[in-house]
Amino acid sequence: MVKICCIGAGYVGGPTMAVIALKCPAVEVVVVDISVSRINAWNSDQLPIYEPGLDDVVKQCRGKNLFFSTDVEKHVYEADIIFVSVNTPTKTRGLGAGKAADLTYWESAARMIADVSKSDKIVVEKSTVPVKTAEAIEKILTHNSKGINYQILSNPEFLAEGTAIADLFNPDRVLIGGRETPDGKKAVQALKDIYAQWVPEDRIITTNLWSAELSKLAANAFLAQRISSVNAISALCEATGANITEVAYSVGKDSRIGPKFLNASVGFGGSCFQKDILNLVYICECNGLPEVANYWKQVIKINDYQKSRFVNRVVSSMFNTVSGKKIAVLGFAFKKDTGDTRETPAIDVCKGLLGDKAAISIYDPQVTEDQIQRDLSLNKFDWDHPIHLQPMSPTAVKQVSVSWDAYEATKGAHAICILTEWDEFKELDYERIYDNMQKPAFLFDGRNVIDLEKLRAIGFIVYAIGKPLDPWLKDMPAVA
Ligand SMILES: NC(=O)C1=CN([C@@H]2O[C@H](COP(=O)(O)OP(=O)(O)OC[C@H]3O[C@@H](n4cnc5c(N)ncnc54)[C@H](O)[C@@H]3O)[C@@H](O)[C@H]2O)C=CC1
Ligand SMILES: O=C(O)[C@H]1O[C@H](OP(=O)(O)OP(=O)(O)OC[C@H]2O[C@@H](n3ccc(=O)[nH]c3=O)[C@H](O)[C@@H]2O)[C@H](O)[C@@H](O)[C@@H]1O
Repeated sequence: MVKICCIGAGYVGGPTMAVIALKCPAVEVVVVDISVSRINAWNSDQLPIYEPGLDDVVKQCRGKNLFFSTDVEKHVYEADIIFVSVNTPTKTRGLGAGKAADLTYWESAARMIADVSKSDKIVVEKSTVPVKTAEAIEKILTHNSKGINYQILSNPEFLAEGTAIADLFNPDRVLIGGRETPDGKKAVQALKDIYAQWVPEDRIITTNLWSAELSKLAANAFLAQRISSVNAISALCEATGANITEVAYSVGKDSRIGPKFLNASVGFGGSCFQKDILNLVYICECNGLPEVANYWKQVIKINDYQKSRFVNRVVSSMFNTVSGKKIAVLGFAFKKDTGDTRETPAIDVCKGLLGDKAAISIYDPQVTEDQIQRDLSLNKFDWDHPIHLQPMSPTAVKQVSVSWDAYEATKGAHAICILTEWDEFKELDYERIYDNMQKPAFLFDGRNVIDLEKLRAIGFIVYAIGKPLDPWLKDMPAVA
């Protein structure tokens, strides 16, 4: 029986291994982590991450051929194939701070593999890593290999949160990079055999190691670039009276451009887009390509601009001050159908409003008060470290309260900001909400989920990203 061990039981390690276990009943899969609380949660009825369909998959295989354990060394020792899916955060200190990937966790995993292994291993990079990481890992593993043959593969993950299970069941492609030696090719084939249990052969792409590593960074950069492109145009729409939904639809109808990923928003969030682009920028700089670095840096700059533009729009519309005013924030997760708040644009928007002394009342169907308070008090990039290494109990931000109901959150508010596109926000009783708010009642839709005309008819002053401006806002100072 082939034995797989995955180091890192997070958003990637957990779902990917659960699906491998489900699709390959003849393979034993053990997911290990240094975080005891995470492993306990994987072994309980309350999984550590919210992902539609995940519960079902885990229930079908857990205890049969899928196991979660903190005994990292034992399972690494026993495995034939080791996936490494640990955090690769942005460095916060030293060389490359604010850009380069911090490979501390990856390196410690590699050293541990080298220490405990007694048989040949295929080591698979599942984490997103800088190009040429495999070379460094290879050096660590083979430096004192005691005759063990290590093959390093790059097998980046392309799942998106909220649709992880569907993405894993039916991926656009699976990418495997490996050495072009006979042993390298054998290792690529071994991993291909796993995926071929459910992924059609023509969707399994094999490349050299560096192409696979770079393709992951490039794919995320291209995706984020589309959002920054449509968001940049949304600012121009507001200035000219064009409508971003109409523009994006017309642009996306061109089959060379395509309709997906053209939704204007308050900005993209999530654990990877910013981190991976910063990483790409750093690699370009290190390779003497400042023009290429600056090109990609602009994707992040437009994203930051979009978030601060939104905050400025809120403040300037409300007579240039939100001091002491109650602002209801609907949605805190970085996108719908996930409880994940990593790099969510809601953090920057809330911080911006708090900077103007607003009193914020937040409702999100999947995010806890504790998480929100942590997010608003953690330093930039600190969230991307194993939980037990993060500050324990950050001081609560007093001007922030959290409700478990949208009606409660909006009661007595001067304004509403919609920051996540949860479906339920489309169905709210906005007449009831309007009646219970201060007047004039403002609504700032950062996700284009509400029916603009209907809400204006109720009496709201509405701002929606990239939509023709409410007459009220037209007379307000222009925002940057
Ligand atoms: N979240 C996502 O949707 C995607 C993430 N990725 C990449 O996958 C990697 C992991 O991301 P996530 O799963 O989101 O992170 P995560 O933070 O949810 O999970 C990482 C896990 O690794 C564990 N860990 C760290 N060092 C360890 C060690 N030495 N031994 C054992 N366990 C260790 C941590 O305790 C944590 O539970 C990152 O490189 C990320 O860029 C790639 C595609 C999608
Ligand atoms: O490497 C990763 O971590 C993953 O990053 C993204 O997945 P994810 O961040 O989970 O979610 P997305 O659906 O890509 O959304 C990212 C952000 O962009 C925003 N977005 C997305 C699409 C759009 O049209 N407009 C827009 O503002 C979302 O609201 C969200 O804040 C990629 O889509 C995955 O392919 C990749 O594997």
